[in-house]
Parts: sequence; structure tokens; C-alpha cells
Amino acid sequence: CGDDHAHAARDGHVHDHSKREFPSAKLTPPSRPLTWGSLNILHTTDSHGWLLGHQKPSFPEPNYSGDFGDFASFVAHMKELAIKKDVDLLLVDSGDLHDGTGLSDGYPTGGVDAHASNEFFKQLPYDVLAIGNHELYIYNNTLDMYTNFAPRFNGRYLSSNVNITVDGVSKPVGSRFAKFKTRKGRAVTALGVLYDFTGNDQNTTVQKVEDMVKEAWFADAIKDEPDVFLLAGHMPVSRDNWPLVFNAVRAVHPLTPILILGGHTHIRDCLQLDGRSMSLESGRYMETIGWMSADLPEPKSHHRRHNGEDHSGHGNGGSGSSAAKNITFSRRYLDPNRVTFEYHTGQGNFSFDTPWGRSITKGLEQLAKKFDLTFQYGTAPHDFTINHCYADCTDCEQYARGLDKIMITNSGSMRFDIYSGPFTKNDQLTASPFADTFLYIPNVPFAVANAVLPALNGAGADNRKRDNAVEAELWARGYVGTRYREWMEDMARRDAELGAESRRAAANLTLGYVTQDSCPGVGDDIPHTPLEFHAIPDFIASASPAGLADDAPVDLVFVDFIETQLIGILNGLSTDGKTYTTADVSKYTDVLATEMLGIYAQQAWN
Ligand SMILES: Nc1ccn([C@@H]2O[C@H](COP(=O)(O)O)[C@@H](O)[C@H]2O)c(=O)n1
Repeated sequence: CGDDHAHAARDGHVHDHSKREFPSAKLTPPSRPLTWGSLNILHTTDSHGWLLGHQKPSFPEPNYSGDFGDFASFVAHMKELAIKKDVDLLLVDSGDLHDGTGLSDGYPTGGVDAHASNEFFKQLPYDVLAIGNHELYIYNNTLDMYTNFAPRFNGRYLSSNVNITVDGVSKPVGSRFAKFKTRKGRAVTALGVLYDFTGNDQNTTVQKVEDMVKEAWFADAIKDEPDVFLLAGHMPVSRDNWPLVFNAVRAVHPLTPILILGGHTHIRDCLQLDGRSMSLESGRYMETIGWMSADLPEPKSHHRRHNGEDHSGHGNGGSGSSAAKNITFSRRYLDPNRVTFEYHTGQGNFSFDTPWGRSITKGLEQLAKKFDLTFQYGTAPHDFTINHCYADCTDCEQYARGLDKIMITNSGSMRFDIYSGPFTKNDQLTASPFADTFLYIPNVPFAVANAVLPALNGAGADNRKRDNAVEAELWARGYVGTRYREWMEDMARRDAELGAESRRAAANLTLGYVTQDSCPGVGDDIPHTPLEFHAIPDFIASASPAGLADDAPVDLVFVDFIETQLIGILNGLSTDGKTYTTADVSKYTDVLATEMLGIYAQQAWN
């Protein structure tokens, strides 16, 4: 790509499409081409509105600087390559399009979250999409998916176990399953499964995965053998319920290839449930494009056409010679930026953009302008990262001190790092995208209020391991920060254990994800060195007021997202026989969690 620039200058070529400035940093190109199979998949998940790319100059952000227009051009070139290679290429998304940036959450009053950003998603030729938990926290968002999003995909937006009630009737938000043929004639049966999520709004329902697989429609959908099962879903590929779905399919079809495309924990992950299946999870926030390839047998229809009988290795008995063989798979985690995209498509900086890709980029920039996302509240004096170094927060503490209150929130409400420099409306919404309300319970005895945070974090003397029920409840409500942090911690630990020689080699690498999963070979497309990692608890709080007597009354302030857990914990700590209920809770302020950082920045960072 650097060469292309040089040629353009040397040859005096003038191109009328100027490139955007991102990435401002030098990016390492991949060094090994993708392995293509007879069926290939590009996978996105947990994009959460990150359609304009990561724009900050500090690493690892430039790794992810490609925007959705660049991605569209990439997809277009990859589709052409697939045709040239005469193989199948599918595009799959595993959900969570809401909550995460100004494009999804910076809409004017009266708007619907992610409605505008989803218009761009709708322009891509997704073959299968699955619903995520973030499509379900607010009924109006789900309704928008049902009314405006699902219809565009003609039955391929899948919500196998998720319903919405519209006009008193409960029905799937999208479709329960899809059956279709690929360009090469492969018969695909696809599902779109959501993990056992319980934080959904009224008038939406999520059926447990263990119940879904017992449904008559499910048995019916999987009865006929396709060439391949494509199980998309917003469910982590490790330590969750995919085996329930996998085993239900395997009970009927012991040998049919099964491709699982998962999500939710925001990590890069891959495993194989057997030799004829692969499960892939492709990160978060458009920081990863997943690639899966599989050398599948010829489509059954092809065999029937050519031989008059089925030698494909399909069917319960596995009549063909390939029946018992493992399938050859590959997987790769791509850093979405133009250097990656150009490398894998064999394009240069001036041949890469398609008119379609450019129009998507332009449309996204216009949307950012319309939502005033560059409005600047102040200038962040330094980086405030969630896990990578200790934030110097003395200034925030001073700001919160002086009143007899304790403010508690879930650390997951802080979604993204704040980088030094201009702090804009977009930065406010990437850091804190949830329109959660601040609530409070007045007159809680100080000693009790002060014990809530450690109890919530499971660190209290009598509660060393957090109650399993609380843990399960948090997981069910979508609390997955722990898994992402474990993953980051693991890569930092492995890095620390490296010997001196490997450490010297790693010194030349840029910061980024360093994945170790259980699939064969190296998954990351570009070798990186991992970020430093410092653990944070699941819940965080303001500094406790100093010098108060144990029975001094304080306001216990918290976000509505944690109301149920907090009241439960509070009642476990209460010593005076008082039982707290939602009747004790009032609204603390009209300021929403989405607005608070801007207010702070205006006062403290100007
Ligand atoms: N109103 C909300 C909704 C969600 N959260 C946080 O998001 C987490 C779930 O997000 P995933 O992308 O991981 O599914 C949830 O655990 C909360 O931390 C929130 O704070 N407020």
C-alpha cells in the first residue's frame, strides 16, 4: 500500500478520491495469505455501532481503523475472488448491533437506538444474521429490528429462540431458521440462537436453549440432511450451550458438517466439537473479522446430478469414502484495516475502494455530522484505560467527595477507554453508551452502604467467593466482562512468561490481540504483542465519605441496570431488620449515564 502511494506520486497519477487520514500510524501487513476451502465464511459479531472504525492514533486502535465502507469494499473483492476460485463465500453476523458508539446511540430525542447505523448494516450482503442480547434490552429497539431490519434479509435474520409480542401476538423477531442454497449449490440449514439471556425487556421472550432443542419446529427444521449446518448465534463458543444444539443435530446427522459462528464474550476463540465441525468467535467492536474455511465434500445435488447416486459422504450411514474423515478447516482473525484488506484482496490503495464502499463511508460520515459527534466537551489530560494501566483518578475522586453518598455502578457500564486529547460526543458514547438512570436509596446507615461494593464483588470477609446464584444471574443478564478480562489477562500472563529471545522478537511487534485458542495453528492474522493488563472488579464506586459514624445516614446511589442485584445484596447486609424494596428507590437525577462524562469533561477538562 505504501508502494502504491509512491507509484502514484512518481507516475503523476491524480485520483479524484482522496483517502481518509486513518490510519495515521504505520500498520504491519499480514504475511500469509488466507487458506481458502470449498466453503468460506467472513464473520462479524458484537459490532455495537463501531462502523466508522477506531479513529484514535494510540495503538492498538489503528489496527481496527477500517470503516464499514472499507469492509464493504473488502467483501466485494472477496466475493469476486470466490467466484474466480469457484468456491462459496458466505457473510455471517452473530448479533449485538446496538449500544456502543455515537453512530448507534447519538440519535436525537425521539429516535431509536441503532436505527440509523443499521441502515448501513442493511447494505451489506449478509447471508445469515443472528439476534444479540443488545437487541432486547429495550422493546422499541427489538420492534425496530422486527419492523425495519429483519425484512431486508428475506428470512435470513434469525432469532430461533427469541420472540417479540406485537399487537398481542408473540412471534419470532426474525425467522426461526433458514434453508437456502449457496452459489455452488450447497444446501444450508441455518439457525440463529441466543444464549440464555434474561435481561430482555417486557414483551420480548428468550427461550432457554435446552428447551428450544426440544421444540417440534426444531426437529422438523433439522430433519432433512443439508450439505452443511450453519449455526450462527449470539452465544460464546466455549463454556456455554452450543453443545446442546450441536448434540441435537448430531443425534440425527452424525457426519454432516456443522459450522458454528458465535459471539457475546467479545473474544477471539475457536474450538472443534468434533472432526467435522468448527466453532469460531470473532471478537468485538469491529476489531476482528473472522475467517473460516472448510473443505466440504461436493454438494449432494452435484453428486446426484453427476453419478445418479450419493457418494458424497453425506447421510447417516456415511456411504461415501469421505464419511468418516475429518474435514480440513482453517480459521483466521483479521485486524480490520485497509492494509489487511488490501493484502488479502491483492488490491492497492487506489484500486481497493469500490463506489459502493465509498458511498457507505460517506454516508457514515454524514450521519456522524448529523448527530454532531465531533462536538467537544473538553480535553482529556491523559489516557483513561479500563484494563491497561492504572487510571490516575484523583481528580474524579475529589470531584465526587464532599457529600454523604456512595455511588456504585457496574464496571461493564464503562465500555471503552478514553484517550488523551479532544473528548467528543462520540467518545462520551463509546465510553458510556447505556442510557441508564441513576437511582438512590436515602438514609442507608453508612456501615451498611459501605459494605455493598465489596459484597457485590464477592470480596467480603464472609463471602470470599461470590454467591453462585448472583454469578449466574449476572451472566444471564449479559454480564460477560469477566470472560473478556480473563482472556486479556491470559495473553498478558503468557507474554510475561516469554523467554528473553522471544521477548526481543516481540519487541518489534505492534500492540494488539495475541490469541491462543484450541484450533490448530496460529489464528491471529498479524502477530502482535499484548497490552498490559490490570484487573478491575465487576462493580466500582466513588470514594467513601471520610469520618462518618457507622450509623450516619448516606445516600446509596446506583444505576438502574444493577437495581435488582444491589437490593438483594443490601438486604443481606442490613442488620436492623429493614428489608429494602423498589419502593425505597427514587430517581437521583435527570442526568443519564450517557450524559455524565460530557458534563464532567465540560467542568474538569476545560
Ligand atoms: N443498560 C445496560 C445494558 C448493558 N450494560 C452492560 O453491558 C453488558 C452486556 O453487554 P455485552 O456486549 O457483553 O452483551 C452488561 O453486562 C453490562 O455490563 C449496562 O451497563 N447497562
